[in-house]
Amino acid sequence: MRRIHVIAAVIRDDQNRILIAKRPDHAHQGGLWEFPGGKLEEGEQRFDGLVRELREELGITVTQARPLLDIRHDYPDKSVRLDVWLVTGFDGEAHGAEGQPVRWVTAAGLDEYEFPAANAPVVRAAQLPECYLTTPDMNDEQALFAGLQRAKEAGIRLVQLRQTQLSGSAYRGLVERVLERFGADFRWMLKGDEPPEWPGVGWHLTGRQLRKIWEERCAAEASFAAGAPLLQGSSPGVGAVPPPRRAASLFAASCHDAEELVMAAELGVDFVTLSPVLPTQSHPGATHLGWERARELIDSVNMPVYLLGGLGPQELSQAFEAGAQGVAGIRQLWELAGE
Ligand SMILES: Nc1nc2c([nH]c(=O)n2[C@@H]2O[C@H](COP(=O)(O)OP(=O)(O)OP(=O)(O)O)[C@@H](O)[C@H]2O)c(=O)[nH]1
Ligand SMILES: [Mg+2]
Repeated sequence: MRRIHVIAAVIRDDQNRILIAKRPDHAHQGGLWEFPGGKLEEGEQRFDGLVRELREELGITVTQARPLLDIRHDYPDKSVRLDVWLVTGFDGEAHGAEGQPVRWVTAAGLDEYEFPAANAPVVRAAQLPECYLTTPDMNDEQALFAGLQRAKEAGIRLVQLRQTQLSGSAYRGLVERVLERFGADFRWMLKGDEPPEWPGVGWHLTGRQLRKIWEERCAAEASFAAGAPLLQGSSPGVGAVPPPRRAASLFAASCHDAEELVMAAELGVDFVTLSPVLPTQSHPGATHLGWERARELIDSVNMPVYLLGGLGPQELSQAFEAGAQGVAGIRQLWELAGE
């Protein structure tokens, strides 16, 4: 089946609201909500297609936009490439120029609407920020808190509390204190062998945990296929063993190669980090992916990818060009928040 190249737009206004539109009942995936856009025409440049579609469908003229997420999805009757752009500047008042209902909703509010199946990672990309901070290991809790305060003021919104020097009850105690003070300021990601017990708090797997969970799941599926009794919590059918997660919280993994990206995608993560893109201070001699390989790997998956390793906010536009959601980091993002 020939894949149709579709340009779609996550349009964000100055109040950080996002525009969605309802597809006509008779259309493909009719009656569902969508990000405005449509088919790229023969020989048309991607940006030109974006401008044309939003003029036709919403009566606005795009003045500022960049690629956000580029994915492929196969419906039973149609294969699409959803080439999604983030539009942050436009002239005119957006309205349903083809009679379609349109609505401005908050990023979190997108969860309340029903989109075509291809859109799940697009909704995630629309909700996730450009920078993903991992806290450096710090024994001085006051310094950690001061750094988090600065990160908040610098506009960081997504943070992994890693603290490799802590585990068990010492880590849990720190989590309690951090959430009490900064629970509402960031979307939090935690490490651990189990999904976090705090509501709304996300879980970030290391590459090693990702492989382990993947192998356990493959073993469970093999024994299910061989007629073994169902594991608790699983339902019959393909992919009978559901990925371990709690609703309404993010699930992510650290990936380093194509194999780990496939595992993460099949476990249904919301996003991944991909590293190391460049040599880092902590591992100066280690092999790194480089920009070209990073771009290829991002292109091979259908989910938001943060590039990690020797990168900071200065590399954001290069990361966007490679198709990434943005950059992740410890040192550069922590230092951005000032010492
Ligand atoms: N615009 C848009 N299309 C989407 C989204 N998600 C998704 O799966 N699609 C699919 O991508 C294709 C885009 O087609 P479209 O109907 O918008 O195309 P168009 O504006 O050129 O319309 P036309 O064919 O009536 O001229 C459809 O098959 C649609 O189901 C989305 O969020 N926005
Ligand atoms: Mg359309």
